[in-house]
Amino acid sequence: MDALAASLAGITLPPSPAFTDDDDDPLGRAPPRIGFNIEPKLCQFILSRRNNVTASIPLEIRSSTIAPGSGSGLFVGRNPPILSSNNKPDLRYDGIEAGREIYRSKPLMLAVEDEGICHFCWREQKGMKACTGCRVARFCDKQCQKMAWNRFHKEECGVLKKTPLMKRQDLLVCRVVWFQQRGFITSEQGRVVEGLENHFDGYTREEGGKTTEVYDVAMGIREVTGQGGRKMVDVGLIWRLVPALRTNCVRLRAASSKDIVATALDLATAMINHSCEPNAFAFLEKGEIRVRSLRKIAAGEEITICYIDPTIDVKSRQEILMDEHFFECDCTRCKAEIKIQKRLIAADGETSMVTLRKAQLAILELIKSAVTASKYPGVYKEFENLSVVESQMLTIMKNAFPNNNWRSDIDPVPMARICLGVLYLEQEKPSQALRNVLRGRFTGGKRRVGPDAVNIMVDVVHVLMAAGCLPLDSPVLKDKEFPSLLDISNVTYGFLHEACKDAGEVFGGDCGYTKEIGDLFAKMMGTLPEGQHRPGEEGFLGEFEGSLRRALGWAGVEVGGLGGEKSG
Ligand SMILES: C[S@@+](CC[C@H](N)C(=O)[O-])C[C@H]1O[C@@H](n2cnc3c(N)ncnc32)[C@H](O)[C@@H]1O
Repeated sequence: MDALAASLAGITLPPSPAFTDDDDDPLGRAPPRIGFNIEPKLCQFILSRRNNVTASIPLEIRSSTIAPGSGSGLFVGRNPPILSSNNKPDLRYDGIEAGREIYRSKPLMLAVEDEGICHFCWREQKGMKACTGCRVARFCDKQCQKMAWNRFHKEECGVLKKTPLMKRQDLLVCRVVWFQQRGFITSEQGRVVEGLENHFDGYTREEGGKTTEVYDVAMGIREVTGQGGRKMVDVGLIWRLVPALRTNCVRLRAASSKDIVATALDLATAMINHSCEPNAFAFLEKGEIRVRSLRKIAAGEEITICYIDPTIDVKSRQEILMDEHFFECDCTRCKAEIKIQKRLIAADGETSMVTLRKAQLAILELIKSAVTASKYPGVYKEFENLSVVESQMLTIMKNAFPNNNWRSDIDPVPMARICLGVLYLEQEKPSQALRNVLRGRFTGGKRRVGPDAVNIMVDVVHVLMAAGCLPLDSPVLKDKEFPSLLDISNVTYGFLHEACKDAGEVFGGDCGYTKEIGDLFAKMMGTLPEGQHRPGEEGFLGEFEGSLRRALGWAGVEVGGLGGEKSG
């Protein structure tokens, strides 16, 4: 009987991470994690087709190189793949280039968090109706609904009805129990789940009240999974599963969305360690997790993804990683960003790290309020006037740096500007929208990469398209400083072309979002006026650069320098 099944049968296992000998530590702490790498057969299973993983290159689970005590990690394989043409090793193999699929995987289980995704097949679908019981789950059709009912929704429906906002990682703990009770989890899958890093010590620390929270959640799950005549599950097991799934479930976005659309327990992706400057990323596409390279990853190099929103500031990232993953991030990006902030503060002479941090949090809060206000018109009126919000942001920056030294590439200002731009567009104010997205995208001169770069570029394109459609008698166009319609058009075509190329590289040509951007580009090309150069044509680049320089000058972005916004 495997470990998971054993504990489900009522045997309480010690609350320590798997694959370690529970030494007698005088303070009762768990020994440092070793990880899955000492179980080669289990590692083979995790990366195999039997676990629904299709990899494009050899992969290995080895001892992580990220930090002491970080357990195991996922690596690009050292040995070349065997060529199917001649059954010999591919001697040109050197790892994986940027913009390639590393693997795709059908997760063991997934909880949907977006109304446009089917709760059974996990595909995007338009016009789905909510389940009349819980009013949360949506299904493509009767067949998906029936299959989900038989597999897990019969029980889950009641849980979602009572607690629709339950943490999705905790909901998946219930599913692990139901799946196990019905024999849907194989012994190999059970062993992997049982061996996942669970930070049990961290979660059950006396201070901070986490003991109560995780224990209470575990007791609640025990209660709901034990209903309907089923045997009560050992609370020790659930008490470990709750932190294990909180630590290992991957929060997924779809290619086109900035919001989380699902939380998945995927055994292969759970092996990947974190970096704030990752070499790979994961997203949900057509019911599967796709993991793609963001840059070249050499043979033998560890694969990393960013566990959290990579666009947030360094201090916020470190706080979340410590609170939710119990490690201090020491990646090159964190080090570099902290150094810049310290230098800035030292140069100012008046501002401290504490003041800067307070200001950063205040800006984040302000923008969050403006986004919420846009979703509930009339409810948070004080945040609906975006010019007031914008000037409040400038006041916060000025108060933190009375000498006007806040460099506008310091987080979270660039993202705040993009958000403001999108909100201005919703309020049909294209001029303000354009100024903000250009400032957000171009201050600081940092070249963003990955899904966020594509999403931001698509936001900028939408704002430009709206500005390009302004009626000729619009007061905005009477402003002599406002970019000409030809400049707006050149910049729109140039950026859309860039977004098309980047989407293909970042998400892959077979991703629905890449196709959508490509279709928009093709449609726009059809409307290009006679005589205007097309992206890729000789002459276009010069015109595009001139137009962009003028547009950025109007938006107040210092062109060519690192300085950022010219004023306020
Ligand atoms: C999803 S698991 C990754 C696999 C894990 N290393 C293992 O051995 O099973 C996440 C956990 O790995 C560790 N980890 C991930 N990235 C790390 C990093 N950059 N530095 C230190 N520990 C890290 C943390 O313990 C984190 O909670």
